[in-house]
Amino acid sequence: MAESSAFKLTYATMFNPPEELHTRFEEALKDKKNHLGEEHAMFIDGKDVKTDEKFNDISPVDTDVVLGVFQKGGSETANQAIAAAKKAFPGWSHTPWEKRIELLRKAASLMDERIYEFGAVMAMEVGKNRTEALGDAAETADLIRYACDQVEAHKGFVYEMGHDPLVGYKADNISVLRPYGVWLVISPFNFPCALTGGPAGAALAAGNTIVMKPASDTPWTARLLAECFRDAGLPAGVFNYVTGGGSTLGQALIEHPDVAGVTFTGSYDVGMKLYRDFAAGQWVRPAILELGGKNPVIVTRHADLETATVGIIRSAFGLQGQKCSAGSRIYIEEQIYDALVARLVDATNKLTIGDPTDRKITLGPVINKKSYNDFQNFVDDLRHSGKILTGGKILTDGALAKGYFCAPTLVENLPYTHKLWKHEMFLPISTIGKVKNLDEAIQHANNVSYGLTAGIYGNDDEIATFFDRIEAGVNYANRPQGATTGAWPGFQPFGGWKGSGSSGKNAGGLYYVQLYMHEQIRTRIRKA
Ligand SMILES: NC(=O)c1ccc[n+]([C@@H]2O[C@H](COP(=O)([O-])OP(=O)(O)OC[C@H]3O[C@@H](n4cnc5c(N)ncnc54)[C@H](O)[C@@H]3O)[C@@H](O)[C@H]2O)c1
Ligand SMILES: N[C@@H](CCC=O)C(=O)O
Repeated sequence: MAESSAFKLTYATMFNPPEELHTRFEEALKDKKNHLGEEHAMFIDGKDVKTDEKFNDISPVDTDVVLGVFQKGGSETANQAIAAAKKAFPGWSHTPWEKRIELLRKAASLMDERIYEFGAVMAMEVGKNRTEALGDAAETADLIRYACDQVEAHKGFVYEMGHDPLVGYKADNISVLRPYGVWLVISPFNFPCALTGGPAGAALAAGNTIVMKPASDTPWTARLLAECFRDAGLPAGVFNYVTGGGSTLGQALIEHPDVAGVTFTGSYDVGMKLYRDFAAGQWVRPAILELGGKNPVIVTRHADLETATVGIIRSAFGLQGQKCSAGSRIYIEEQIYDALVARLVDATNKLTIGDPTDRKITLGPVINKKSYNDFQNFVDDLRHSGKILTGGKILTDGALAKGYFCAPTLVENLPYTHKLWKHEMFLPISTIGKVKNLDEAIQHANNVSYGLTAGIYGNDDEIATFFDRIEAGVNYANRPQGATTGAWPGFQPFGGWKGSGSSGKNAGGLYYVQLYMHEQIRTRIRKA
C-alpha cells in the first residue's frame, strides 16, 4: 500500500483512505485501460500455454468492453496442469520450509508493489469500488504472509513427542506435518484475488503444489496473481494457473485421480456437487469447502441506531450484496423498528451507484447477466410477497444501460415462511423483519442451513447471549465498519459453520495452514 503513509488498508479502514491511494489507483487504471482486449495465456509448468478455443472477459460495468481474451481450457488442460504439479511435488515438498516461505513472502511483496494494478483490474472485472478492489489485493498478500508466519512460528511443524516408558530402550517420537501432494484451488468471482491467492498461499507454504482455477468471470485478476508467483521465483510446475468453464475444466480437475486435496470457495450447490464427486476417488481426500451465507443482523432496543445503520448498510450493500458475508437478513426489535427502518431507507437512498472506478461511487454493477436476471425475478416475487421499501428496480439511465446495475433494495413484511428468508440471493437485496425480543431474533437467525457470519447491535448482556447462541463462524457486535462483513487475516479469521463451510477452521487464523498437511509420526527405537 501507499508506503509514504502509515495507513494500513483493510476492509475496516477502507472508508476514508489517503489521497495518494486515489491518485495511484487512477494512474494504474489509465494504464490498464491501454491494455484492454489483449490475450492472456494460462501458466502451466513454468510456461505460458494457450488453447485453440478462447473466451472473452467482459466488464459488468459496460458489456461492450472486452477486458481480455482468455484460454478456454478443458480436460486436456486439466491433465497437463495436474501432471506438471505432480512432477514438481517431490522437489517443492522437500524444499526447506524456510526457502518456501521466503519465495512466498516475495510473491506477497510483489503483490504489494502491483496493488494498484490489481485494484484497477478488479474494479473493471468484478465491479468492485476502488477501496474494495484494493482491499482484495491487500488481503491476499496478508493471507499469504499469515500462512508463512504460521509455518515459521511452528518451525515447519516438526514436534518432539513424549518418550514411551520402555525398559532397556529409548524411544524418540517425532510428529511431522507433511504436505499432501497436488492441491486444487477453485475460486469464486467475488474475491478473485484473496480466495485464489489465500488458499494457494497456504497450500504452497505447507509444501503442496497447486493448480488454481478462477471463476470464468474473473480470469484477469488471477493471471496477475500467477505473475506474482512466477516473478517471485517459484519453480516450474509448483503453481499452475488454468482458465475455463466450471462444468468443463473445473469438473475435469475434480475428477482427476492425481489431485490430493481441494479448496473450493463458491456456492453451496456447486460445492456440494464437487464434494460428492470428489468422494468418488480411491480414498478419502481433504476437501476444504467455503460456501455461501445468509447472514443475519440483530438490532435490539438498546442499540445505537446510528452505528447500526452505518454497519448494516455497509454489509448489506458492499460489493452490491455479492459477499458471502453480506448482511442479508435484518431482525429488529419492535420498540425501535420504525425508527431504524426509516434510517436504513434514508441511508440506502444516499448510496452512489455507477462506474465503480469513479471515486465518488460506492456501488458498481452485479457480476453478469444471470445475476441481473435473478435480481429482477427476486424483486418480482418480493414485491408480491412483501413490501419493497426502496430499490426494487434495475438502473438503466445513460451509461448505466450498458452494465448490470441494480438499485439496492430493502424489503419488509415478508412472511417468515417465505423461501427468500433462507435462500442466498447474492444480490443487493436485504429483508427486514420485526421481532419481539432477542430470543426470537436468535431463533430466526439460526433457522437456516448456512452459518457464516452474523452481527448484533445491543448491550453487553445481549452480546454475550448472542455470541453464546449464534451458529456462525464469524460474529461481530456493535461494529459500524460492517455488521457482518469485513474480516481480515490475523484479526477475524474467516470461515463458516453448517452449510457455509466444511473444515471448521478459519482462513487467516491459527489453525488454517495445518489443514493443508497430514501428520506423520516417526518413532525410532534405540537400545538404552
Ligand atoms: N465462504 C466463503 O468464504 C465464500 C467466499 C466468497 C464467495 N462465497 C460464495 O461463492 C458464491 C459466489 O461465487 P460464484 O458465483 O463464483 O460461485 P460458483 O459456485 O458458481 O463458482 C465457484 C467456482 O466453481 C467453479 N465451478 C462451477 N462448476 C464447477 C464444477 N462442476 N466443478 C468444479 N468447479 C466448478 C466455477 O467456475 C468457479 O470457479 C456465493 O455462494 C458466495 O457465498 C463463499
Ligand atoms: N472477506 C470478506 C468475505 C469474503 C466473502 O465473500 C468479508 O469478510 O467481508
